[in-house]
Amino acid sequence: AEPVAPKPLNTTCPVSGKAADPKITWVYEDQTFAFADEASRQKFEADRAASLYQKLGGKAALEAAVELFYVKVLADKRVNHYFEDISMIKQKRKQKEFLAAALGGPNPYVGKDLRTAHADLDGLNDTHFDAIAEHLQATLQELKVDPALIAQAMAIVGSTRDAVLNRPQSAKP
Ligand code: HEM
Repeated sequence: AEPVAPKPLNTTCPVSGKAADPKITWVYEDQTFAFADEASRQKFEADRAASLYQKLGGKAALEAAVELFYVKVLADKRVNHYFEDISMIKQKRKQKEFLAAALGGPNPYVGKDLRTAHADLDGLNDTHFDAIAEHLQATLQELKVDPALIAQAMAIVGSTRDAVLNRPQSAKP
């Protein structure tokens, strides 16, 4: 097989924001991360271990979940018309990136903010949001994810409602 060129290392430490030292590294999910100092490296490692993302099974588990999730979404007449002209290859990639970051994955989300992304979807309301959330929950249940972890994931997804529906951020108790 052809040798694969290694990805260039990140030059900014993901923990401290300072310049990363290419000799202080840690590998997570086949990706090498560089840090400014040893304390940052350890913080990053501890954050990964504590993350809901890792508890759910990391990249492979999340990717499988998003694939199954969109099978359900595209079969649902309440919401599938919104995806008629959308490239589902790209949409799945973006949703994987967003959810990974939201659940504590190693890479920051660099896509559009959710308010902008959904601003042009005509008539989008709570019934659509509830349908999408329902499919995500059913997906995680089908994949036999621990109910306590599902509850945590759904709380994070629920916190995006006002942005997705383009409403002012409501005060939450
Ligand atoms: C449950 C919360 C939701 C999350 C976390 C979410 C997440 C996302 C993300 C990350 C993108 C890509 C943004 C980008 O282009 O960079 C996106 C786009 C999109 N979302 Fe959602 N979404 C949610 C709810 C919904 C709902 C309720 C609908 C409609 C039923 C919807 C329909 C769409 C469509 C059609 C796009 C593509 C827009 C375009 O490319 O022009 N989403 N969403």
